[in-house]
Amino acid sequence: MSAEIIDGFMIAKGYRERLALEVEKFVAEHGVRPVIRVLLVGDNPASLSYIKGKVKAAAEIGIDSEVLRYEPSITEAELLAEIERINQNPAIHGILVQLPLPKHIDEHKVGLAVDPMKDIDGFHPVNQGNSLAGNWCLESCTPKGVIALLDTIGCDLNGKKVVVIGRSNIVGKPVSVLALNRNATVTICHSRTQNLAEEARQADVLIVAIGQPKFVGADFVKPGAVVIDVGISRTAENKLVGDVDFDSVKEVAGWITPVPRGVGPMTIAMLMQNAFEAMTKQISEGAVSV
Ligand SMILES: Nc1nc(=O)c2c([nH]1)NC[C@@H]1CN(c3ccc(C(=O)N[C@@H](CCC(=O)O)C(=O)O)cc3)C=[N+]21
Repeated sequence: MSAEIIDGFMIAKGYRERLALEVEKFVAEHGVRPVIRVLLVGDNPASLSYIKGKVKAAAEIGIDSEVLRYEPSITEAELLAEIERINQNPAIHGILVQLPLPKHIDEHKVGLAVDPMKDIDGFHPVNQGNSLAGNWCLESCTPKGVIALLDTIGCDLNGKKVVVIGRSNIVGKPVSVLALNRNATVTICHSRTQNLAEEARQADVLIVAIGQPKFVGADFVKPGAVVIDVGISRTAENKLVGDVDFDSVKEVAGWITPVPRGVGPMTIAMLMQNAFEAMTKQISEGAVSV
């Protein structure tokens, strides 16, 4: 039996379409639409391509987005001053600083500078801490997208065994917290984990985010498990591949995400969702008048 393919592209499209309706309704009732700014330093081709996807999604949904571009020679202090200027502008609800940044700029400092209420990436320690505490926050987009995929296929995490492979601050750790907040029993595995395949085989839901092409084979997967592949790498032939060996794992898993058209499109859909949530929160807390 071959696994059901989780079509992240179509699911993300559904989220974007529903969000577009919500935005349209909000604009009709309140006369305000979400406004975001994407800060891009330099001209990394991968960053330019990702940003194109974000700007296109924003336009389709009715979110006002603009890319603010800076020379790679911009100093850290100048970039921090730009962020502060946008933090102070009540007409802008969301800020995203595209990563990676040039080496002379400290990404951690930049992340701390973004107003947590405008942090649509959900990277600020205030948002990550609130997520850990189970409070409302702007959640990191990729982890939020993973949970949204599971919701869409009707996978209830309550009491399930979730194994996460990878412990990065942008995916592994925050997705583990979201699964825990849904009452899953969560195991976080990483490069030092012993008997990794055996740990992974315990999972009802296996989430992989390590950035190593085709690392996870069929021997990592319990028959019928849900497998979510967050990795995206480019092969020598310029093809996108995930961390999961799709062809062999799909013969064992019950459900599986492909790469591309799996988690990637969900990240962008959730970023847009966060822009809307950031705006409504700022309005309800009186930070923005309507
Ligand atoms: N501040 C910040 N926030 C980010 O969210 C952020 C970032 N920096 N830096 C780079 C990474 C990467 N990322 C992706 C988003 C969508 C796809 C995506 O939609 N991928 C398509 C394929 C796209 C293609 O064909 O190239 C897919 O998987 O189907 C991939 C990767 C967001 N990132």
